[in-house]
Parts: sequence; C-alpha cells; structure tokens
Amino acid sequence: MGVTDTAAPALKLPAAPSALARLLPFLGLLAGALLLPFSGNDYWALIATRACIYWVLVSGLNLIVGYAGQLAIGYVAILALGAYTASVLAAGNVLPALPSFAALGCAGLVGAVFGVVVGLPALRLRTFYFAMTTLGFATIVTQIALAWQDVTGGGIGIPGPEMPAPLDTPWGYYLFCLGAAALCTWLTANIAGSRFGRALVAVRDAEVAAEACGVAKPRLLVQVFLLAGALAGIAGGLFATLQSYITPDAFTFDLSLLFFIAVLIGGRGSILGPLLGTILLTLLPEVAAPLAAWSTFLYAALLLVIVLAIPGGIAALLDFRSRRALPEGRAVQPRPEALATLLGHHREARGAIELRGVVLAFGAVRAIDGLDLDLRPGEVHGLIGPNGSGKTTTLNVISGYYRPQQGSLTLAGAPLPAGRPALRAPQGIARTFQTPRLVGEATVLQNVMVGATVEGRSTFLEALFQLPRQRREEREMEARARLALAAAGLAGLADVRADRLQHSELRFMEIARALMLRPAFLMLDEPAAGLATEEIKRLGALIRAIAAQGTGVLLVEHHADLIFDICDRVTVLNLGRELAAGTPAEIRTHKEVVSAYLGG
Ligand SMILES: Nc1ncnc2c1ncn2[C@@H]1O[C@H](COP(=O)(O)OP(=O)(O)OP(=O)(O)O)[C@@H](O)[C@H]1O
Repeated sequence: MGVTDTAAPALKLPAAPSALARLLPFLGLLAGALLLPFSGNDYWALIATRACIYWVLVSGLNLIVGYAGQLAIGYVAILALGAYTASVLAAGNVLPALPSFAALGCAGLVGAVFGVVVGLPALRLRTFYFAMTTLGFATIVTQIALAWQDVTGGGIGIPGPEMPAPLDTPWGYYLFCLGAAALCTWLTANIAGSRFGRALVAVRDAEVAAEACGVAKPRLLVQVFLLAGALAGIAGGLFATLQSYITPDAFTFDLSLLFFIAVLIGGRGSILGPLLGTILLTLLPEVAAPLAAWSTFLYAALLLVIVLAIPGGIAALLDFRSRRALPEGRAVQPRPEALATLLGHHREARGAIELRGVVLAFGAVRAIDGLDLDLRPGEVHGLIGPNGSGKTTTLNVISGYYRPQQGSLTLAGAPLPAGRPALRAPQGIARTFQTPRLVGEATVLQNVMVGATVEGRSTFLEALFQLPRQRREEREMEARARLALAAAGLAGLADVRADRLQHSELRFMEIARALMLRPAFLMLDEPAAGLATEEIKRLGALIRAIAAQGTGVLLVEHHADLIFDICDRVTVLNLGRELAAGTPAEIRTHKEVVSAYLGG
C-alpha cells in the first residue's frame, strides 16, 4: 500500500513478538504437561488433573476479572452448580440417567445461564457491591445443596459422573482434562485477541472512551458471562468426576479465593499469567503440605507480595519488551497524506449537526443556556470561551453524554438520541477527551483498534472459534489502525504499551483512535493542551487535512492562535451563551470577545 510506504516508521523499535514467539510459552507448558504421564506417579495425575480443571474455570473467569475488571469473587458457586448438575443427571435420581458426556454438556448449559444471572448485577453495581453479590450467590448455592437432600444427597453427598474407558484411569482422565484446558486456553485467547477482548479492557480502563467508540457494554458483558459460566459449569462436572463423590463442603470459600487470586497474581489482561497463577496455586498446598491448614493465609500473603512488589502480576514480570527503554527526544510526525486512503471511503456526512436553543443546567448552574450551533461537513468549527463557559458540556451534549433539558439536537434533520453515547459512533461521530482516555496496559495499536469496534461484523461465536470472517476483519482492522497511526505520526510506536507514551503522543493516539471510525464528524476537546509549539503546528495541519477529506471538526481549544489559524468558523461562548460567531477574522476584531476573552 503506497501510503504505508511513505509512512515508514521514523523510529527503529523492536517489532511486535511474532505469533510463534507468543505461542512458545504455551507450547512449552503443553509439552511439559504431555510428559507428566511418564512420571508414572498417580498422585501427580490427581494434582495435574485438578490444575487442568481449575484452569477450565479460571480461563473464563479471567475474561471477567482480568479483562473486564469485574470483581467476581464467588465463582465457586458455578463450579458447585456444574458439579451437582452433572452428578445428579448422571446418577439418574431425578430424571433417567444421562451418559456422563451429556451430563457434562448440561452442566455447561446450567453454568452459562447462571453465569449470566450472577453477572447481571455487574451492569448496575460497582466493583465492591458486585463482588458481594457473587459471594452471596456462592453461599446460597451451598446452602441449597445442603438442604435439598432428595436430589443432592445433602451433607452426605452424591457420586460424581463416571467416565467410560479409557478415561476411567487417572492418566486417561488427566489427558482428557488437559485437552479441555488446552481448548479453553485457545478459546479465551481468541476472545482476548479479538475486538471483544479489546472492548472488554476498554470498558475496564476507559469506559467513557469505550462508549464513544460504540462499545455496547451490557451486550458485551452478557456474552462474556455466558462463556465464563459455561466453562465454570463444565469445570464443575469435571471436578465431580475427579472427586468421585461430592458434598457441599468441597466448595469452600478458599477455592473461590484460589480462582480469583490466580487471575490477580497472573496479571490483568493476560492469558499466560493467570494460567501460571493457577498452576502455582494448585501446586502450592501440595509442595507445602504441612501448611495445608494455612492455605487461605498463604494465598493472602502471596497476593499481598504480588500486589506490593509486582502490581502487574506474573504477566508484567514476563513482559521483557516493556522494560526496554524507548528512544528519548522522539517527535510526533503526522503524515496527512495517509488520510486519503484512511478516510477515502468515510461515512458520508449526510448533512450538518444542528443545535437549537439547547439548555443544560447542573442545579443552579446553567452550563449551556439557549445555544444554537451548526457543524458542517468539511469545516473546522472552533468553540472557544473562558473557563467554565460551557465548551466541554456542549461537546458532551453532542456526543450523547448529557440530555439537554430544552432545545433540539439533529444530524441532517433527524434527532440525535440524548443520553446514549454508544449510539454516536454508528452515526459516524467520533471524539477525543480533555484528559486522554486510554488502556495503559494495551499496546498503542490495540488502543487504536478499539475505535473501529462498531464496524466489526463477526459475532462473538466467530471470534471464539477464529472463523474466517473474524480473521479477515482482524487483518483489515489492524491494517487500518496502522494507517491511522501513520496519519497521526505514531507508526513507530504501534507495538508499545500505551502507558509508556508521552502526553503529546497520547493526544495524537486519541485522534488516531477516533479516525478509525472514518468519522463524518470529529470532536476534539482541547487537543493542543500540553503540546509544544511545533507539535501544535503539526496538529493544526493534521486537523485541516482531516477536514479536507470531508469530515466536520468541532475544535474546543484555549490556544487562540490554533483556532484562528485553522478554523473556518468560530463560536465564542460565555456563561453558556453565544457571545459571538463568525469567521476567525470577524471574531478576532469582535469588541466584546476581545474584552471578555482575548484581552488587549
Ligand atoms: N457534571 C457537572 N456537574 C455540575 N456542574 C458541572 C458539570 N459539568 C460542568 N459543570 C459546570 O458547568 C459549567 C460549564 O463547564 P464546562 O466544563 O462545560 O466549561 P468549559 O468551557 O469546558 O471549561 P474549561 O475550559 O475549564 O474546560 C461550569 O460552571 C462547570 O462547573
């Protein structure tokens, strides 16, 4: 692609690790796991099978805790539900007995349903309260198992499903569970590496930015809860077979803690880290057998050490690339010529965005007080005014965060829904933020790819199984993100973690993310804040080039020079009202503007 050639990275940074390099640790672990049966020690078969089963659960929980940042600490409840479902159905004491595999499948289904039931409060409740509801659910499940004696055997328990030959030997069953664990690793890594995984971490670390990119949080979380619940239910069925006999006291709070801490010590947003964490925590009580009674204490101590010494967990410890120094004194060099390819097929602006008589008050403060504003395709419209004059509030009204109390907001004559920010991206309206909103632990490329979330057509299931449409979309999105980064002058930093960028680079990264939408309208909230003079000039040229492609730009800024240099029209606000509107030349000489805002 011609543009990519001209946009060759100015920086010589190490390339992203190849797919094989990323796979190697997993292949190493798998090879080690396949060699275990040669030890001939059945005791190790038991421990290793347990680690595999725990990972089947933790792999799904990892998407909820490590990726989506939801504190689900009571996941032992779904393990118990899966274990009882599989055991009861295989025993045939309620319905005719099912074969063990069918019972396992049913455990997965029940797990999926209850995964959503347990997860739903996360859509409304904040972290701590959600954690408490999952814990409450865990208590309810064990109490029901105790009380419902006819079905569950109460305190006496019930036999777990028996596996047919050759899975009825310790090593046979181990290899089966290892296969399940490997499959779960692949499936959850597929989700983590897809637009769904990127959206999850965006919801976790930059929820407002995720909304602005059109991420529909409820739908996304429900899909992940379904998957994690299904995996936990299946883990429960496998666990029941391993235990041979299950009673409610097999599902302790310690076990729930183990799952949760495995993700935390593994590190957020990683698959390998939590996998190692699960192996470590399964082995810990075995190698320190005399301390078995202290297991909760050991987990807590380990967690403390990790949180204090390596907050990023095992994943951060293994992230050698991010410890290499980045070149000093690097400059952002936008390449507007890349925009023709990037925005060439952009969402056609069907007309202007129009605000008429918009009023929005916070209590007694009228942040916007009867504002009229027109944003036209292909124009740069500057919005200036003293601090607190209502600029950001206006931008937030247009981007759907606030619902005006009076007035109308339309795009090409059709009303734009208020209070629904996730619906702006599908309309081709993108934005940046006064304080850059980003996922620090993700790479710059991944952050930028979040911007095209609404364009993804492949479904969660297609992502789960890496079907061809999903793979093709990923390739296209990555190519487009690299082009957006080239346009914004960050091509060389694509594979660097975003939290390693300088402030000015983050501002350009946000613009690249917004460009991924190929927006009809782009709203920039103080993009020049914190930039050096030279960078402001390059930013100005970039904004003009974006408008030249037909995108309408709303520029909220304090840098009057930038506004007067690049805007087609300028609106000046004061106390939420329009003080003046016109061309830069008219505004520059407007008496009231000069005395109230520009000075001199
Ligand atoms: N969420 C809110 N709750 C209460 N008051 C708010 C809220 N957001 C803004 N305001 C008030 O509304 C007024 C306009 O604020 P706004 O942030 O839109 O101004 P601004 O022109 O963007 O200022 P600045 O240049 O400092 O960013 C201010 O008085 C502010 O204190």
